[in-house]
Amino acid sequence: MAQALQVGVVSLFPDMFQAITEYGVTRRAVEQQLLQLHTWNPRDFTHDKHRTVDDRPYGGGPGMLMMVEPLRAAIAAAKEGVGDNPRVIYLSPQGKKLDQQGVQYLSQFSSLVLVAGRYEGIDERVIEADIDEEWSIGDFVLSGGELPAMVMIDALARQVPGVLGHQDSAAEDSFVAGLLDCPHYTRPETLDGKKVPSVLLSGNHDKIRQWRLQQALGRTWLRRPELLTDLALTDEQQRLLDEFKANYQL
Ligand SMILES: NC(=O)c1ccc(NCc2ccccc2)nc1
Repeated sequence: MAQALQVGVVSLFPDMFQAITEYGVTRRAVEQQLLQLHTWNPRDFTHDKHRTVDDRPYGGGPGMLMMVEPLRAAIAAAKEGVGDNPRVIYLSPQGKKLDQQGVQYLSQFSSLVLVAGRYEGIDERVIEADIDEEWSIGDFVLSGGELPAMVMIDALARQVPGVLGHQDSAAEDSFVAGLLDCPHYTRPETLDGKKVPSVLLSGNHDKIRQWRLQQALGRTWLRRPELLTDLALTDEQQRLLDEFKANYQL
């Protein structure tokens, strides 16, 4: 049986996660039990009449923080529920920037607890005591950690063997790690007077492979040259890139 990914999420808005459990590849992963997702809502761990989940910041200032007691109780319940000593991750703009390498690193954990903050975040002492790793999906502030958590879950689910059927996994394989993707084309053969590149109609699979690789290399050079500095290109890749550069009219 393939190693399933067990995820516990701590969130005030658990229904948001239907965005991944009810649609597409991640829905199928849940149905196949390759991805198991359970939510824990701090509001269910309150004891006051108003079920308070936010609290005022010491030192004053605008905004609120997540109230400590219900949050910690929910984190503890999630850790116990997911079992197998899960890695506890907090999504915040202060975290390590997530990229595909970070996704690969996080794929080593078969069980995770993701803490989705709301308001201005959580008490620093909770981060120190209960959180193993802090991650960010990018340099921007959102209304909560739920969307970042779903982004991370989606990316991690795709790393679980069996989640990507042959169709999709072929797509992943064609994608050379660390490069941008090549252009894609489908019917009609001519669109607004623009024809599909003839090599793609040639049926010559090695020419097509080379064209796609060259396009990926060229695009990466043009749009994200800094990605190339981390890559050790093969002789073929270097040759294709050099040819692309030579043909490129700046
Ligand atoms: N860039 C991200 O990954 C991200 C994560 C969470 C978030 N908002 C919730 C929050 C706000 C402030 C402090 C901690 C959490 N916005 C963006």
